[in-house]
Amino acid sequence: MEDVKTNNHLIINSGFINGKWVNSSNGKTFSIKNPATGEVIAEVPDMGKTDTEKAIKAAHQALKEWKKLTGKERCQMLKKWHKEVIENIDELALLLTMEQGKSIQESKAEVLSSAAFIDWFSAEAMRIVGDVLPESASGRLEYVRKEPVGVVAAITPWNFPSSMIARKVAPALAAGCTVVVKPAEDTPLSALALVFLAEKAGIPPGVINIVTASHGGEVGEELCRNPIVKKLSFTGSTAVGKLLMSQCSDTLKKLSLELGGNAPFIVFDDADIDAAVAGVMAIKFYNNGQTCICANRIIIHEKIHDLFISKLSNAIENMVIGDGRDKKVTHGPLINKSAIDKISNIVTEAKASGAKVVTGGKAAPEIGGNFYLPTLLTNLSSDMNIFNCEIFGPIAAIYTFKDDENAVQLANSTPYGLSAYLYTNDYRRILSVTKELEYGMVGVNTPKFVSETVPFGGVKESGIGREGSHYGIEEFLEMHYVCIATN
Ligand SMILES: NC(=O)C1=CN([C@@H]2O[C@H](COP(=O)(O)OP(=O)(O)OC[C@H]3O[C@@H](n4cnc5c(N)ncnc54)[C@H](OP(=O)(O)O)[C@@H]3O)[C@@H](O)[C@H]2O)C=CC1
Ligand SMILES: O=C(O)CCCC(=O)O
Repeated sequence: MEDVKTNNHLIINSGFINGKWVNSSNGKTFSIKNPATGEVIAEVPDMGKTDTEKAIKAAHQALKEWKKLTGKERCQMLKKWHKEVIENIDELALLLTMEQGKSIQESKAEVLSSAAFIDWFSAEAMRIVGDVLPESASGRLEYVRKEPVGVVAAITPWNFPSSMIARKVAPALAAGCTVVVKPAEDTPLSALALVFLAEKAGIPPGVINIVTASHGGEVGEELCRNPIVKKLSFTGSTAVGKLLMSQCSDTLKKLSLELGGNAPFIVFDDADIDAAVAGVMAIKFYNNGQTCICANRIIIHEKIHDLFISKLSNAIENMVIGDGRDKKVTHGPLINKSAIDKISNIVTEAKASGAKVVTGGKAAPEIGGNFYLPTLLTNLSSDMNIFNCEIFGPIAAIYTFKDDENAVQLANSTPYGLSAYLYTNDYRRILSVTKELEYGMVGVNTPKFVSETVPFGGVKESGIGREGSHYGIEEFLEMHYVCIATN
């Protein structure tokens, strides 16, 4: 294969607690495998409650000094971390592709996004401001100071193993908080590598800690129930998000939850069809469909359905599937065997309910055990199960609509509310439809809008809170009101 390096000095086989690279207290480990080949890349510690308690204690200890630094001092350390990430971009991207499977181009873009979040929040560290309030009675000085929440727990998923760490840890550190991270079982290596670079950049011991584990349950429960932890920032499935929220209720932690999505992608009959097809290709197959903002329901005006399908199926047939380390490959494997089983079941069930497979529709074991062909399904309707499930794989599911009201009604018929997309050249329609869509983020004539400057997050069962933008740091701050009698 072309362009493949196999050695990577950023592969780390330890957890990180209080500035030390450590094994689990029970001595157990688990294997991290390349989903494209099944090869074992590393063995990392399988940590549990005891290790999590140690990490929380270390973060608590480190909090005292970290929060005393000025915003400018924290900014300077984050800037050094950013520099380390940029200097190691090729190796970080390769590591990401090896543990997660995405194409090397997507991995590089993700690491750049991690760097951008660190850079953005380094500057936000210097802009934490409070307010002097109008006096509630004469002879008073009243103000609001913003203080760090305290020790933060971050539980992250496998689909963006690098940027998920940066978008949680960077704002937490900028705000003056310390962190315990629990990365996903399948992909802890990018997290460990980023923290290795943070340590190199001079972030003090205990400020960032990483607990690796083969199943989130035990570590997660300790993070949620331990009273020292004041905030949980979680990205993952809605089911696990709800469980964690209930586990956090005894200690009433502050919560940020980035959960599942069921994004509609609406194409009106006045849209530029080629642009809309390119949009579907970009956002449906982003990370091979394993992204919470992927177009999950592609809703096409009935007049343009046939033309749209013919263009989309041509585009899908040009995708190059394989080991993401090969530069020719556009899309890699799914994350693991259970993802293949889930996707296969969705397709089988949809076919049994009347769906038509235009292209794909099966696994590709000839490429590797975790590969599934990019698939286009038509003849779908809102009463089928596929309409309500977060597909999280390379299946483009097509529905049709008759008029604007019908499009909005279909789009909003879901408990989720993360991202939505619409393609139209009618500006009145843009204004009326975007107002009606019950979503935290809407892309109009563009499929890609996520960056460090954007308030990323959802409404309804897609979660609570926002990551990124100038709003993002507020999630890690508390308001402290002070009233001083001045006479
Ligand atoms: N919004 C998003 O970006 C994501 C959505 N999803 C959705 O969820 C589906 C399932 O994916 P999956 O990886 O299982 O997602 P999960 O929600 O199960 O996993 C996300 C994170 O939560 C941890 N976790 C899992 N169970 C618990 C628990 N009981 N207590 C504490 N932490 C826990 C996981 O750890 P561990 O890996 O160690 O179990 C991982 O770090 C996907 O098919 C997709 O629909 C998934 C990932 C991201
Ligand atoms: O939370 C996700 O699954 C989306 C992250 C998208 C991005 O960073 O581009």
